Amino acid sequence: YGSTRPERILAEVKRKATRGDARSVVDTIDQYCRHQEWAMNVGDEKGTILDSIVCEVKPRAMLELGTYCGYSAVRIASLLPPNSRLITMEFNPVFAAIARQVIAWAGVEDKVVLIEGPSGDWIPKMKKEFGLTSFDLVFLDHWKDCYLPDTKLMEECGLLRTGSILVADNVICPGAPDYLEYVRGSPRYESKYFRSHLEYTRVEDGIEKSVFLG
Ligand SMILES: CCc1ncnc2c1ncn2[C@@H]1O[C@H](/C=C/CNC(=O)c2cc(-c3ccc(F)cc3)cc(O)c2O)[C@@H](O)[C@H]1O
Ligand SMILES: [Mg+2]
Repeated sequence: YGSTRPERILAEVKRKATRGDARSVVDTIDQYCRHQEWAMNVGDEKGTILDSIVCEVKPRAMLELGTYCGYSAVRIASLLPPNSRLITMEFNPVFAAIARQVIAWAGVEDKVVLIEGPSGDWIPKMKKEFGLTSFDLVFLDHWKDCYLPDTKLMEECGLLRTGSILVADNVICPGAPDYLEYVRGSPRYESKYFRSHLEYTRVEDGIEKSVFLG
């Protein structure tokens, strides 16, 4: 039976990355996806932009939508201050199982809570389930047509406070046009585009950082 791409990425991490070293897990995945087989991680170039925003915001409570193999969860968790949590949502059980192992190999499992299931089901339950008031930072990297509905749902569920920041991957490629139009057109957001490239390629892509103004 053939393995899946996420399984091959996990195997490479176990073969090449140093256990407990988040940086080596990130670098191993980047090397593999740049030189062996492409995968939809945020990648090294856009990852550096994400890192700078995480370091600037120093979120106590952070949400990621779309874990996939756990690459960005490891990247983010390795930068979180003590007593901070990344909650990451993944609805594909196969990807979730792989991501748990990648996160554990990197030694950041204490900072990451991986929730299995569709974001639309979980977002309304977050406050009660996790005793949360709001998220300081949200990274959107799941299906691109879910960015806008999930953003509206987070607003409605009171998960965003004045100053909460949304960071969206792939606003150019594959693109999230309805989301971009919303955050750029709404008086309730202050939006900024960080031009970059699609992971491991020279194709243009970018990250949109949007501050919720309440
Ligand atoms: C139901 C809501 C919901 N709830 C919970 N988990 C959810 C979910 N919806 C999706 N997931 C999981 O998130 C991940 C999907 C991510 C989707 N990402 C891209 O499609 C993408 C594509 C390219 C690209 C591909 C091909 C090209 F040619 C160019 C660019 C580049 C990128 O960086 C990309 O992020 C998977 O793990 C899903 O199981
Ligand atoms: Mg992406």
